[in-house]
Amino acid sequence: MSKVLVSDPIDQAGIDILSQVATVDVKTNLKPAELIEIIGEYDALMIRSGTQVTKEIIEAGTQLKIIGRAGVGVDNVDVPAATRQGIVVVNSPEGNTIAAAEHALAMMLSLSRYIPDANASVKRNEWDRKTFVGAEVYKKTLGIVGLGKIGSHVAAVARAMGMRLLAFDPFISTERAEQIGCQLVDLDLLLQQADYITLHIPKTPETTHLINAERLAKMKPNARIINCARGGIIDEDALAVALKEGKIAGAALDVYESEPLGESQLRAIGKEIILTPHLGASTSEAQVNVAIDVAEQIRDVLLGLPARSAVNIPGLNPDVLEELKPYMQLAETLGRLVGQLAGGRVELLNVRLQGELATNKSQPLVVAALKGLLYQALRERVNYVNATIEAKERGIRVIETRDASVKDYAGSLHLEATGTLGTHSVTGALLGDGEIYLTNIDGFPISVPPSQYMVFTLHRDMPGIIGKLGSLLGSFNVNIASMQVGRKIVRGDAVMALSIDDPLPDGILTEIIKVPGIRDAYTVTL
Ligand SMILES: NC(=O)c1ccc[n+]([C@@H]2O[C@H](COP(=O)([O-])OP(=O)(O)OC[C@H]3O[C@@H](n4cnc5c(N)ncnc54)[C@H](O)[C@@H]3O)[C@@H](O)[C@H]2O)c1
Ligand SMILES: O=C(O)[C@H](O)COP(=O)(O)O
Repeated sequence: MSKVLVSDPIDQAGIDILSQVATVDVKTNLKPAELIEIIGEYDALMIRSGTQVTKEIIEAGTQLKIIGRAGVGVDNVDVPAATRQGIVVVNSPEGNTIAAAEHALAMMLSLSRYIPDANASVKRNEWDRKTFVGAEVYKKTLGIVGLGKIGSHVAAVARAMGMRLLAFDPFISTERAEQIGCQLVDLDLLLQQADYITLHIPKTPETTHLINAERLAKMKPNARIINCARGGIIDEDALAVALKEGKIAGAALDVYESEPLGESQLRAIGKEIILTPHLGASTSEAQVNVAIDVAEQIRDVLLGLPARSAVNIPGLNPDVLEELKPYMQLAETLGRLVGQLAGGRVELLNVRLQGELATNKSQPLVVAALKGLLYQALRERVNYVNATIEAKERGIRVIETRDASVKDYAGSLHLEATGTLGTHSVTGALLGDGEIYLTNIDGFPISVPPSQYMVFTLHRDMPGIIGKLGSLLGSFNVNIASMQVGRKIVRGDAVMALSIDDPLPDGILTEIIKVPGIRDAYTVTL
């Protein structure tokens, strides 16, 4: 049974899902050295933002197949190191969207009415109604930096509260912003006009210290800024100075340059600042959502299925995956088959999407085909994550082509591998019930489902050859489960595809090639 380590607090709903397929150990607050010591035993690691998954931890995780982040941000995972090692990294892109948006909105209202400090004063037995005179958000301008999932929900609620909305997001269209009720503007204009600014962008080299002293200076003196996105998007030192000098009216932070927040001058600022300990996703609803979302993906990957929100498998987004899922297995099977027929070192793989399949995204199918192709060399070490890198390093060039005019089957996939021993091609399709069929081998039409052990021959189509091959295999106690011949012309060249119950014993292939009329023979394991 697989083993999963859960190293941050995760909702029980996720643990229950993992327990269906694995032994689950929940060990939180591990020090890096402790994690390095035990990670080698585990097939999967499930985390939140608390665990720093460094290169050293990943390298020690020799059995790891997947790292699941029960949340959005994967900035605490060394994703390139995981990719290099063939480890899938998944997250839950939408499970905590509402929780994070509501936290930002709660911060905005709390800042406006000094709720945390007013609450604390009453609890100290005071009754101070003068200090906490606040401001309304109605008819004020909210500047949203990052109009993605969270920013859009913030916009919808803020609009309902009667706010005017400005947005800065260089990656979305004016039309999309208008649909959400926002006027798309540049960052300078947003900083100059907004009474409230809320950040909903990822932390990247471009967004680190995006809000620095210079930009804080552009804000209005009554402006308040909220960061529930990522620590370090605001320069904390510059923010402390701006608040102390009254350059801006307030700030609310849920995330910090370093977490947990250590020594910081921000703590010394009064009612103008609200600090929460990275609580954006901490609602029971969000925790159930992300735990289920990520646990299901870990379960699927441990069962050999692809994950729907892998961050390090390019092109494999959930919609594409849903549409192509049935074809992924086909691509992988064909990859395995053509790799074994080609033998030797493959230098070029042509992946052709045919018929209805031609209108689909090809990248996931290319990845699956490469995974199959490389299985011979790498066995379980190759997967959807590292197949492309491994192929590149082995000098395998990939060409993707499309031919919508091929109408033999609704959609079919054709792979042609050229290597040091020549060129071979295979085509396959899915029949009505979703079953995989091999429909062409080296240009010869056939119609056989792939089986685990198969033998293919290239021979002359002439009487007696099938009987001779059957007798030969029988004499070695090889049981034939099914057999089919594909030919283009009568008594010309033909291929034979045999499914056999067990692997072909050593040495028989050379005996098969000695049968008069048989020019070549291959045995494959699929
Ligand atoms: N505090 C929390 O607990 C918590 C919870 C969930 C998410 N988050 C964080 O919130 C942020 C937003 O999450 P999301 O789910 O909305 O992401 P998202 O990907 O849906 O949206 C991000 C948006 O930012 C925009 N963007 C990227 N770079 C930008 C730049 N340089 N300037 C302006 N816009 C830019 C993108 O175009 C996108 O529209 C992330 O950093 C995420 O990690 C925090
Ligand atoms: O990126 C996220 O999803 C949030 O920062 C939440 O982090 P958490 O799971 O540690 O609360």
